[in-house]
Amino acid sequence: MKSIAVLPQGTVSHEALLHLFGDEPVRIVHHKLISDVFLSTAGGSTDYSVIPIENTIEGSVSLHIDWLINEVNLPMQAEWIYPSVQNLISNPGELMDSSGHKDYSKVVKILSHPVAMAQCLQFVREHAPQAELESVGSTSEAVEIVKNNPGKGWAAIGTALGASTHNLEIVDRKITDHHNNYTRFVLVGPHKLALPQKSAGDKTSILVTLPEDFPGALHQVLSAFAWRRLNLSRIESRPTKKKLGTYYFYIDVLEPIESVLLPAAIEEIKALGCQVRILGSYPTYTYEEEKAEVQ
Ligand SMILES: O=C(O)C(=O)C[C@]1(C(=O)O)C=C[C@@H](O)C=C1
Repeated sequence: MKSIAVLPQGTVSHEALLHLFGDEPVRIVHHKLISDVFLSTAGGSTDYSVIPIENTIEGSVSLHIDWLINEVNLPMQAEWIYPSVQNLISNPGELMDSSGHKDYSKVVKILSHPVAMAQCLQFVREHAPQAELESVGSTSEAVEIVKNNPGKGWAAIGTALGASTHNLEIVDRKITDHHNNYTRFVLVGPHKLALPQKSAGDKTSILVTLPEDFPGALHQVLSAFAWRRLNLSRIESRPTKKKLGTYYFYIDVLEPIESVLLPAAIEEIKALGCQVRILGSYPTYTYEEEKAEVQ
């Protein structure tokens, strides 16, 4: 049975993992912090880690991408998309007035994961602008802290699974500022993975470091893909963290590494003097609404 490291029970990551594996039994190992999720697989305690890397509203989850690039050497083995449905959660009855209506003026503090918080900022500004905002390691940790602090007017932004895990009340459902709110997850680990569902196609993620003082280098890198008609779905610069103003380019190509043209493009890019690291070549899975559980 595969063992998989993921953020705590009731997080979006946990829901996404359950969705990806469906009926296949897996051993789930929860960790409070994403760094421990990474380190669990890097240290050999688990086969794979579940890592959120991009969100519709917030864009790239920079911390996680930087961990993938700088802190571990774990190839990406699968990518899938899962909706981030966030809710306002409190201890039962705590945000109600004496006639049982919601009273947002009672909210003193709202806790959540910073990415989930950013997805609901308009809701917070509109309903509880007075609330202090506090970032924690996951949405589920936020729910747990609220549970352990009853009577203080604290609320969490988190999933329905998080609320039921900790027996708390959902005060407001689906509070993200845009309803089409999805997160892109990757499964990272040393071994290839075979999943029963049909993939939407393969992707290869590469990291390119440009040579210094080479005007037009990025243009030439992109040309190596363009004239071969290799489709890119993402290009993003991340700081190398070694010297101010120096960057890696993180590039997703919609082709498997075994395709005829991609290795040739990579060789051409290397010949320009760039360093190239393959972060993974893996199947991608789209989210099928009708197969998902209703939240
Ligand atoms: O805190 C959680 O519930 C997580 O799974 C983490 C995380 C993230 O790191 O981006 C995952 C997806 C959500 O959109 C918000 C937070």
